[in-house]
Amino acid sequence: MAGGRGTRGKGAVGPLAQPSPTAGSTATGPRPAAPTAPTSRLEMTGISVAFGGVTALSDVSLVVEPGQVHGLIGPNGAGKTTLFNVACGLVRPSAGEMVWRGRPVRRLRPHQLAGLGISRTLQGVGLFAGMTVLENVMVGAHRHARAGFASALLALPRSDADERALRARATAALADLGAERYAGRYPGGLPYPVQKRVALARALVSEPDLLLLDEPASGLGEDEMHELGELIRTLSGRMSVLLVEHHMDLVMRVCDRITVLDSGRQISAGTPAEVQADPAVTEAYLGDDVDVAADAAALSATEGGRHHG
Ligand SMILES: Nc1ncnc2c1ncn2[C@@H]1O[C@H](COP(=O)(O)OP(=O)(O)OP(=O)(O)O)[C@@H](O)[C@H]1O
Repeated sequence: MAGGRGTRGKGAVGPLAQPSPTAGSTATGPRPAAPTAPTSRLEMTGISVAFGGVTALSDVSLVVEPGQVHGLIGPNGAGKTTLFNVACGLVRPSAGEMVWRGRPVRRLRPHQLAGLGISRTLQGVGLFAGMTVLENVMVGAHRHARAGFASALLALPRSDADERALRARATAALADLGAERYAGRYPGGLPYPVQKRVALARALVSEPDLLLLDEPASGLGEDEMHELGELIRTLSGRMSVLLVEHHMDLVMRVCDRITVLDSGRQISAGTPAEVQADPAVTEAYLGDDVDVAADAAALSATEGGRHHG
């Protein structure tokens, strides 16, 4: 997945390019480059969500610190995706508040994310089947891109200059993820791990200040997962990352801090080492199904928390 990462010289335009005076501009207008903006903090406080009679989240709080990777873990049904969806504006909480870059965010809608400097990947890949890989990534660069094929088409640039600039940025984003050679292909015919890279390129091409990742490692092999971990560490410092993930070794390796949910409640929070040492966490996992019990075993077996390499 690393692809051409770190191999391009000065003037590179991809999301992993070194910060430069032009790094924050988009084909549709400049956005101030703020790779380590101190205000890129997401605060979620007292979040509660109920679906009919089911309480999915109850008074959950977490803070994604600027430039850090924050992991969100927990057994099946713990409420991870629900909290992630609150951060994306896909689910409206019944109580609680969110503050992004020091400002309260009320009634967040998914189409506002890009304008706020937030990108996400969802479970699965969600690529547009009728667009090429390159076009899919280009859509991600549009600050006002909406979810939906027609809206996505409308989001593509009108002028040739915009088109060229956007194409260059999208191509660079694909190159960063080692997926440049698939630019002209349609997503449907590509292996699932490649589709996931494309979805990630689409999220990164807008150079977000906050990246929301929902199970990015699902469907990946060991090598791909290792590369994903390295990529996430590379991204941190340039943006804040909220990571929902079942693969415990990946979470322990890449996260600065972790919040653990169980049955809609926060049961633990801290550094990977602190969370691993918390009996409440192991207990919660052992009460779950076989796969997650295996995660609990991995949790106990992983030593020393995060390894930077
Ligand atoms: N749209 C919905 N309608 C009704 N109940 C829901 C809905 N979405 C989630 N829930 C319920 O809310 C709870 C939390 O679900 P959520 O998907 O957030 O958990 P999770 O930690 O992401 O689980 P998993 O790891 O299995 O994906 C579960 O009891 C789930 O059944």
